[in-house]
Amino acid sequence: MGRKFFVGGNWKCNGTSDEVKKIVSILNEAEVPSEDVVEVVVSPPFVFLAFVKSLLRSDFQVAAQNCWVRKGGAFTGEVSAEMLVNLGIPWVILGHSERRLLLNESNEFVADKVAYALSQGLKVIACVGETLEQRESGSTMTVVAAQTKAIADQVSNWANVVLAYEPVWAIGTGKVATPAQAQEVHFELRKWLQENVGAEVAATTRIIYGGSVNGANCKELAAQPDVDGFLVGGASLKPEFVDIIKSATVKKND
Ligand SMILES: O=C[C@H](O)COP(=O)(O)O
Repeated sequence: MGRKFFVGGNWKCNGTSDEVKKIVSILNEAEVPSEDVVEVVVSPPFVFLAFVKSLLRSDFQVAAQNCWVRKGGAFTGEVSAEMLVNLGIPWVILGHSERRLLLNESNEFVADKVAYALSQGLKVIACVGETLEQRESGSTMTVVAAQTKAIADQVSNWANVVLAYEPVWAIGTGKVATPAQAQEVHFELRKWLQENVGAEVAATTRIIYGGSVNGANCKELAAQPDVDGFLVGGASLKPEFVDIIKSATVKKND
């Protein structure tokens, strides 16, 4: 079974309502491959989620950038999975390295969130990735395998999970992983899934790449056999996001 190309736009903590309207109108007017070829999901900050959902073309979806680890209640500042479901938000990004590193989210905490969000019916973009120090010490696979294992320990149904490999050293730095570096980790991650979760999950789970993806480097990355799409930060706020969506056609003849 083919893995449909997936392009996520993580807007992070950016945007005013005017800027958000502008990005959405660029997306709404863009001519891009059909839904059969590419799944497009944009992730605005919480405050703009409902607004973006109401304006966005119907073949694109929205994602939250985080959600609370369990049922809502007395957790000031948090947003629960149930609330997202109630608003009709289908996706959530969990385990982004900015949250792992700046907010000390551990592998287990991220995995708890993934399991809870899935149990409530959300689809999850689960992020993994190593720091520069970890890469340079040769522990890239140990790190991403541990992050993935924490999730696999709690999740048996991977149908609603997209795994995002985002090397921390490539995020927002302009220092993109080479296509060979991305392919190597994606291949190893798929192998890890095959050996530890199962052949079916390994064959069908989309593993997308994130880290300084832009309109110029996306095609070569998309051409890698184990790269099933992208999670885009900075460039998702610019018109070149449309070119990144179009890179899905590289896979068309798979
Ligand atoms: O979630 C997206 C990643 O953090 C990539 O961000 P970036 O494209 O700005 O490097």
